[in-house]
Amino acid sequence: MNIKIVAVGKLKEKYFKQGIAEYAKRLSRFTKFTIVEVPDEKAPETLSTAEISQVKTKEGDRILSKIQPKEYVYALAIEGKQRPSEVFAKELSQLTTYGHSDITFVIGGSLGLSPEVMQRADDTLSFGKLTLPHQLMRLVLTEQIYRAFMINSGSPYHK
Ligand SMILES: C[S@@+](CC[C@H](N)C(=O)[O-])C[C@H]1O[C@@H](n2cnc3c(N)ncnc32)[C@H](O)[C@@H]1O
Repeated sequence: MNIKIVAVGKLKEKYFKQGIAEYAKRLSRFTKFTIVEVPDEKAPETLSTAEISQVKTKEGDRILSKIQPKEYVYALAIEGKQRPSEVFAKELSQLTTYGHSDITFVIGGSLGLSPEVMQRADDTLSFGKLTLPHQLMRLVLTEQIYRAFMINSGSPYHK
C-alpha cells in the first residue's frame, strides 16, 4: 500500500517536523509513506468572498495536480465524516482488499479546501468540530494512520 498526504503550505516548526518524522519512520515497516507539500497562496488578512474562493481554487489546482486518477482520496474537512480509530483502521484494510493500493489524504490551507478538491475526494475525514492548524493536522493524521496499522496488526499500542 502507498499512503500519501498532500498538504498546503510548508511545515515550519521543528517540533512538528520531529513528530511527523517519528511516525513516518514507524510507518515505514507497513507502507510506503510520503508527504507532498504544495505552496500556499499568499493572501492579505482580510479577503472578500470572491478572493477567498480564488485562493482556494489556486491551492486546490495545485493539490489536484499531485493526485493521479487511481488514487483513493480522503479530504480532511471539519464538516466531514467522523469515525472511531477502529473503524478508520478497518476501512484502510478493506480499501486494500478491494484493490485500492494508493491512498491519499488531503489537508487544506488556512481557508480550507476548494469545491473541486471536495468533488474529487472519494471520502471525507473529520477529526471533530475543532479547527486544527494545518501543521498540527498533519501530525495528528500521521499518528492516526500509524495507529490504524497498529490496530490492524493487533498491537497493544491501541488501547
Ligand atoms: C486551518 S484549517 C482550515 C479552516 C477553514 N476555515 C475550514 O473550514 O476548512 C486547515 C485544514 O486543516 C484540516 N483540518 C483542520 N481541522 C480539522 C478537523 N477538525 N477535521 C478534519 N480536518 C481538519 C482541513 O483539511 C483544513 O482545510
